[in-house]
Amino acid sequence: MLSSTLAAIREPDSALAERVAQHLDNLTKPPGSLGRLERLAIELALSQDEALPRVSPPGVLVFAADHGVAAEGVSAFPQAVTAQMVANFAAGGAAINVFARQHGARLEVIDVGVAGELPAEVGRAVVTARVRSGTRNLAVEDAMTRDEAEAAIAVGIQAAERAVAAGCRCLIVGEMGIANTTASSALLAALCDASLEAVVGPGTGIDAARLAHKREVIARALDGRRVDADDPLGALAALGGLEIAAMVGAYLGGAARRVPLLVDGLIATVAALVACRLCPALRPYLIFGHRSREPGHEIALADLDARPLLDLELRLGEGSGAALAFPLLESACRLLAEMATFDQAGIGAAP
Ligand SMILES: O=C(O)c1ccc[n+]([C@@H]2O[C@H](COP(=O)([O-])O)[C@@H](O)[C@H]2O)c1
Ligand SMILES: Cc1cc2nc[nH]c2cc1C
Repeated sequence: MLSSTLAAIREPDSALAERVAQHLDNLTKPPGSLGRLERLAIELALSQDEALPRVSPPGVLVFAADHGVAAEGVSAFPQAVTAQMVANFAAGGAAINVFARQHGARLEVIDVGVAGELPAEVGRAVVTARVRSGTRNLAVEDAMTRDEAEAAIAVGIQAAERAVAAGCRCLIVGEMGIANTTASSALLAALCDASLEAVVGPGTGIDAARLAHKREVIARALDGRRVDADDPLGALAALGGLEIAAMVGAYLGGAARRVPLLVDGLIATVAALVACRLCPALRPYLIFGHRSREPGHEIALADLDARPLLDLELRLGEGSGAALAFPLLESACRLLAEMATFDQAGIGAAP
């Protein structure tokens, strides 16, 4: 499934980019005066291969999984909070539920590897696609086998395909997993050869002593795991989470179906980075929603040459920052479709 998805991702049409840029210049405004919104409109057109792209309704995919490395005491919250937040998503009470309702989004929560049983009513409200109940402890052994990482990627591809089949025209991809900033920072350090000072941050809010411990745990993991930066799937298996792998799949699956992909914070951006290493043609389909407070996000964004739309000092995850940026995508589409040209409005062009 992975190789056929990778093969289906197309390069954007440069002639279409030219046509949309021309159209933007004909609209009743000084050329370029809508700034980054104009570039966003072109990016959306290229993703969908449509001169008049449409991003509504959006689909929100929240992938949840647990991490064996939580046992090292690297988070401010206990592992059980992952399952408890899945119940909150199922009940509609989390921040992402609020924003999904606000935007009329189809929201799907996917249990790709939560540890422990979920109550039956929660199980009915989420997609159960557990590859295993939490990863192994990456400080001690590989978090996943390659097969498990590929199976989790397949879960993400299938979720993206369901969303597109249900009519979603853009995907907002989020995650929930206690200790996943440890996995993400480890992956980032391994793939970008970045220092642990730069990539490791407080996650859910640990103090300075625990932050030093978290760095030490990641240093031990990088020493112990044999990670080759030229083998993104191997790195993902050794260090990554099941939800991170599923997000990789969701981006690839969405791009193969030609929908723009809104990227969230640190964990989501590290997944996007892994996906781009697997398939560089993915990059034009990615739109970066926000700049997270988590310090490693800056490193991941720089590696992807990405400039996020918003900076609201968020550090929540679950797709919240991506969802908050969605109205800008909607506005960019509406400009292309609804704004009058100079000819239509009878306004003389600039001398
Ligand atoms: O998206 C981000 O940039 C982000 C930054 C810090 C924390 N989080 C969320 O917090 C959880 C991971 O934090 P931690 O401290 O348990 O590693 C996980 O559920 C993420 O969704 C998310
Ligand atoms: C309460 C809580 C909500 C979250 N949403 C995403 N990650 C989270 C982590 C915690 C701890």
